[in-house]
Amino acid sequence: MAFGPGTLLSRGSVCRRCLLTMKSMAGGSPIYTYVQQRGKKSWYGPKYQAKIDQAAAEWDERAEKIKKGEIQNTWDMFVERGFVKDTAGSHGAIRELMRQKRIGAYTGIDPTASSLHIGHLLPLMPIFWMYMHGYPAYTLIGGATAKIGDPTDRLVSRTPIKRIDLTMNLTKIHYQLKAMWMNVEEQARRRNFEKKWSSRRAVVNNSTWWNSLPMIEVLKRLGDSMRMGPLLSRDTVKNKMSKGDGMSFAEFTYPLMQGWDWWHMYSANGIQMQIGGSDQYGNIVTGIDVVKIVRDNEPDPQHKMPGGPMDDPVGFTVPLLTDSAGVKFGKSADNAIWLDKFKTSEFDLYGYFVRRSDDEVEKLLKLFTFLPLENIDEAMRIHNQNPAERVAQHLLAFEVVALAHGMNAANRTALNHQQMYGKEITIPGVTLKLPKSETDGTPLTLANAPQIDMQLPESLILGKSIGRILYAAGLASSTTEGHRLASQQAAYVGGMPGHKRFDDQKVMEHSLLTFTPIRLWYAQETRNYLIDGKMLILRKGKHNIRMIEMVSDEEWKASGKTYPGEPGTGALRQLRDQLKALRAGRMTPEEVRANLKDDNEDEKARRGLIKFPDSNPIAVRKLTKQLMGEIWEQEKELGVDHEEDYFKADDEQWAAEEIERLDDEKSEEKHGW
Ligand SMILES: Nc1ncnc2c1ncn2[C@@H]1O[C@H](COP(=O)(O)OP(=O)(O)OP(=O)(O)O)[C@@H](O)[C@H]1O
Ligand SMILES: N[C@@H](Cc1ccc(O)cc1)C(=O)O
Repeated sequence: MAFGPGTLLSRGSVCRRCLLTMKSMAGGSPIYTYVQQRGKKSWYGPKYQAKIDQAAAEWDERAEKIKKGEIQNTWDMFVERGFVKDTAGSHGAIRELMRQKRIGAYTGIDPTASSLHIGHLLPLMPIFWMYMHGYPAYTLIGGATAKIGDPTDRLVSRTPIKRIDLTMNLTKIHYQLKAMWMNVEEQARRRNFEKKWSSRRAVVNNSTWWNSLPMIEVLKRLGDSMRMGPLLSRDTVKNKMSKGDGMSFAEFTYPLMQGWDWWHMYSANGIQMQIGGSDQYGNIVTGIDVVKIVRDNEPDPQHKMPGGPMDDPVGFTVPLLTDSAGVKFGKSADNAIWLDKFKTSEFDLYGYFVRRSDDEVEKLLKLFTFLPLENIDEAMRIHNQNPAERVAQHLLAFEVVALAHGMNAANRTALNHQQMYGKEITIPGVTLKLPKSETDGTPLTLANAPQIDMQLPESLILGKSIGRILYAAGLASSTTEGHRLASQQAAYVGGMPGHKRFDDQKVMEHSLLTFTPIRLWYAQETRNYLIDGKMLILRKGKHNIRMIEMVSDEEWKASGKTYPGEPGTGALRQLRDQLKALRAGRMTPEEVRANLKDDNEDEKARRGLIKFPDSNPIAVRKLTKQLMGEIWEQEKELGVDHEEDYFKADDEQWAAEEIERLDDEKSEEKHGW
C-alpha cells in the first residue's frame, strides 16, 4: 500500500508486497519507487520518498515519547473520555498498535435518512480525534449497503429504500460530512493541532467499489473459507429467523458486505480499525474475520499482505447515546436531533444541549467536545459554584454547534439565546462575538451553503433550456448567465449520463455521487439526467448544490411558489395584476400600497410578490406611476385622510427612487457591470 500523497506513511505500515524499489541507473541515484496495488500503479521519486521517511521518523519519535510517558497514547485518551465500550482485540494490543503504527480508522453510516443525527457524533468523534492526532481517518457512506439495509437487532426487515430517496440522502449526507470535516479543521486550528503533510481524511462511498465488484471475486476470496456456523449463530440471525419475519439472503450477507468494505480500505488505504456504535459490535467482529480471510486467500504470493498483531484489523464500539428515557437516539426513533439545520435549527440544537442535566453534562463534554480534560475540569468547577447559570451546558452547546455548523454559527446561536432569554451567558474560554456576515459578498462555503433541496415544475425542467433552469435554481443570476455557465462548462450535473438500462433507456446511477460538466444541450436532453425520472442534481463551484425534485405543474401551482424567471412573475406582469385587481375591487388600495411598498425581500418572496429584475424598466416605471395614481384616486374617493402633501410627497419620492434604481440597473446592464 502506501502510495499517492498522504496515504499511510509510517514505516511499519508500508506494505512489503507492493513496494518494488528500483534503482534507476547505475551509480545508484536517483531512486524511484514503483508501487503496484490492486490494479493501480504509480511511481514516486526521491523527494516524495524523503517525505515518507520524515513522516515515519516523526511517528517513531512520537511512539517513543508515548512510551516514556511524555505524551498520552490516543487510546488512553479514548478510554479516559468514555469512548470505549467493547473492543474487538485486547485493550493492550490495540493500545500498542496505536502507539507504534499510524493505522487508519473508519466508521460507516448508511444513508437511510436525509441527515446525520447527534447519535452519529458518538462514533465520529474518535475518528475526528484520530485525524487530529495524525492517523488517516475515513468516514464511509453506505450507498451500496443502504440498498440492503443493516438487519442488526431488528425483527422486522426495513422497507426497501426508494432510489430517489437514496440519492437524495447520500448527497445530503455527503455534503454534511464534508462540512463537518471543515469544522473539524477549524477546531483543530483553534486547539493548535499541527496539520501535517501526512494528514489524511476522506469521505468515501462504498458504491465506488461495489458497483464494479464481480460476485465471483467475493465468492472465491471470501465465500470459500467463510464458515456458515458463526454466521448462523449471530443473535440477529437467530432472533429474526425464530421471532421475526425471517431473513433474506441479502440481509444475511449484510455483515459480509460491511466486512468487504473494510477489506477494500484495509488493502487500499491501510484502514486497520473500525469504530461503530455498540449495535455494530457483531458486524465489526465478522468484518475482522472477513478481512483476514480475504487477505490470507491472496493467490499471488507477491501480493500477499502480512498478518500478525501489528497488521491484523481491530475495532471497538462506542456507548449508545440515549435520551433521558433511555431510548437510543436514532433516525428510526422519533426523538432524533438532526445535524441538518433545516431539520433541527442551530437554535434548537443549542437549546437541546443547554437542557442536559447537571448529572450528565461532564460526561457529554468529554464525548462531544475537543476540550482538553483540564479545561473541562475547570469549567465544571465554575459551573458548580452556581449550577443555575448552566455554564457547563452552554459550553457544551456552543462546542456541539461549532462542530456541527461552524464557529460563526456557534457564536450567532449563543448570542441569539442570550437575546431571547435576556440573560448574559458565560462560556469559559469563549468570548462571544457577532460573526461576520456569511452571505454579503463572502464566498459560498459548505458552512453557509443554502438549503440544498428544492422543487421546480415539470414544464421548466423538461421544457426549458438548461440556462433557464440554472437561473431558476438560483445558481445563475440570469438566464444569460446560466447559458454562459453551461457554454463554459462551469456548472455540473449530478450522476453519470449514458448508463443504459437493459431496455436501452438511459438512466442515472443513483447510489454514487458523480458530477459531469453541463454543456449547452437541447431542452429535451435534460430528461437524460433525471435520477429516477424526477430528480436533478446541479452544482456550481465546489459547494453550491441544488437537489431539484421535479413536480407536476399542477402541484407547483398549488404550492403558490414562484421561481426566478417564471413566466408571469416579472415586475410588469405583477404590476398589471395589481392594477387589474384594484380596478375590479379584488384588492383594496391599502393592500396594493402595502405590496408595492413592502421592501422586505423575504416577505415579498413568501407572498410571491415582485422580486425579480424586469427586462423593461421604462414600462415598469410607467405602470408604477399609473398604479400609484389610481391608488391615490381610489383612496380619495374612499375619503382616506392622506394628510395630503405628506403622503403624496412620500409616494412621489418612493416612485422617484424606484425610477432611479431601475435606471441604474439599466445602465449597469448596458455597460456590462
Ligand atoms: N444513539 C447512538 N449512539 C451511539 N452510536 C450511534 C447512535 N445512533 C447511531 N449510532 C452509530 O452510528 C453509526 C451509523 O448508524 P446508522 O446509520 O445505523 O444510524 P441509526 O440512527 O442507528 O439508524 P437506525 O436507527 O435506522 O438503525 C453506527 O455505528 C451506529 O451504531
Ligand atoms: N452497518 C452500519 C453502517 C455501515 C455500512 C458499511 C460499513 O462498511 C460500515 C458501517 C450501520 O448500519 O450503522
